[in-house]
Amino acid sequence: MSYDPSRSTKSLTFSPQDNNGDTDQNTNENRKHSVLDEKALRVDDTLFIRDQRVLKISQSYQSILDSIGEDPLRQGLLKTPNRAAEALVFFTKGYEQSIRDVVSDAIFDEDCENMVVVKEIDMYSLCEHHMVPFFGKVSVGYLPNKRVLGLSKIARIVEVFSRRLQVQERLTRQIAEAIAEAIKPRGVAVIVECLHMCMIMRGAQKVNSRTTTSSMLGVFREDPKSREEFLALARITPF
Ligand SMILES: Nc1nc2c(ncn2[C@@H]2O[C@H](COP(=O)(O)OP(=O)(O)OP(=O)(O)O)[C@@H](O)[C@H]2O)c(=O)[nH]1
Ligand SMILES: [Zn+2]
Repeated sequence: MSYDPSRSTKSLTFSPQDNNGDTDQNTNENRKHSVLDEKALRVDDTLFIRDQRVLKISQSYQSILDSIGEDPLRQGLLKTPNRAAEALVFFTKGYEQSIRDVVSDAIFDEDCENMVVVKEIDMYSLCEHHMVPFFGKVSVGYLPNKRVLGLSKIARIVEVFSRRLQVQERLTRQIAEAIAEAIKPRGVAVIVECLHMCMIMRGAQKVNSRTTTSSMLGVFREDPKSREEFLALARITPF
């Protein structure tokens, strides 16, 4: 059974009021934009705007230090609010990027029908519930339909969506949908395996639990053989 890109495009759209590109409410008929049309959500187009952003976050961290009973003026902490602000801006730099910018011109006409698999792409994100890191590996496969995507762009797409506040399920789906929309392949498969620090350092405190999520589109959803081939090729090395 072939993969109908027009069907997939519909499932790739999302509500403009949802600033993380989430499609959790798939019944929402008001969705207007595709993943490729999504604009960067944070535009630091001048150094001044960026500095203002860092300053604002830094002031918040100063208040946090005070609230946890620390002395923000002690020598070791003097630069901490600024460092922490810079780190948070980096951890969320996916808001500054759009998929269209990232993919740019790296879509190539190619008469390749065989499966392409890029496995074990490192990813680091922040869970949106606790703003605590979760991290792991992403493996991506697709079956081309006369077009292939520059390999590094797959890693860059992972970076755009993971450097935001996320839940693992949405991250997995967004990666699959972005690739589907960019090159309209016959199918896309994504597997993400992560450790969630919010389950390890606090809360349930389950040190060894890992979470695996998958998103199968097109042929991978419909054809068990393609799915099995992908799973065999993408077998993730335990970490
Ligand atoms: N589905 C999903 N849940 C996540 C993810 N990251 C964190 N969570 C969960 O988000 C949930 C938030 O639940 P709450 O009960 O509101 O928060 P909490 O009291 O801090 O929960 P505990 O972590 O159980 O202490 C927790 O169950 C987390 O494990 C994710 O990527 N996907
Ligand atoms: Zn969490």
